[in-house]
Amino acid sequence: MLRIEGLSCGYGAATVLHELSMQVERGEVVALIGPNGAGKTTTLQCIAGHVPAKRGKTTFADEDLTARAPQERVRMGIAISPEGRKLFGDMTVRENLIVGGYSRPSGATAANLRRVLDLFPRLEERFGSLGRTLSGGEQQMVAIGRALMAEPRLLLIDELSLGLMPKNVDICYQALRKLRGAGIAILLVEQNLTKALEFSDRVYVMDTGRLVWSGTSGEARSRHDLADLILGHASEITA
Ligand SMILES: Nc1ncnc2c1ncn2[C@@H]1O[C@H](COP(=O)(O)OP(=O)(O)OP(=O)(O)O)[C@@H](O)[C@H]1O
Repeated sequence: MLRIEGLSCGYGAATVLHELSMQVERGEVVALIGPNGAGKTTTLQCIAGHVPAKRGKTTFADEDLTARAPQERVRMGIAISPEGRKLFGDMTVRENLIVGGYSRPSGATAANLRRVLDLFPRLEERFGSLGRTLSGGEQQMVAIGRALMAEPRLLLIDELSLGLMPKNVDICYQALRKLRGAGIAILLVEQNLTKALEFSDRVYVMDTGRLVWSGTSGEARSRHDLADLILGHASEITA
């Protein structure tokens, strides 16, 4: 569904991603892993259209994304839960969620809100609370929920579990399992290697802006040197 061929992009004159080629199929869960500064966030931001491509081609459902603005990509079915969650601190949970549905007809808002609250019942309890008063886990739930308000076919999630308590990590992964069950494709940037390999179908490993390894999650799990080589966390890989 998402096809990236020879993508190079960066900030100003600096090129950060070099000749990246990858794909995500319909309903597939793909993890993007690698050390700090590898270019994972830049990859997601480039797919979302927030960082312009310098070279290469990206298509989504056979449509060329190159000239598409971020809001057009949202309308086409690509939504992002960004690194740092980026909620509006002075807006309520309800308002933050509604912002995510701007690309949909207003008549769809109530049903989409209901779906998000069913997925994250905790947000119903915090519905009228301001973004800045939420815990990290609640913020992550809102960030994912806000992306879902756009009814995506591809969900980009940056650093799902960073800074979250284990219980909230589990809640978020349970929600993602349901989304996957509903046929939504997920491209996940995740520092927690064990979780990433457990949950995904396939894995891409990046380093210094290039893809250095790709394979199924099973293949990644059997590569006991992978984490050691790439991330320096070999103990986190499970057999
Ligand atoms: N806004 C920016 N302007 C200039 N350079 C940037 C910007 N954002 C990121 N970079 C640089 O691009 C490179 C890739 O950064 P990126 O955040 O994509 O990596 P990452 O793999 O997501 O790292 P992390 O795990 O630390 O978030 C780094 O060298 C970083 O310093």
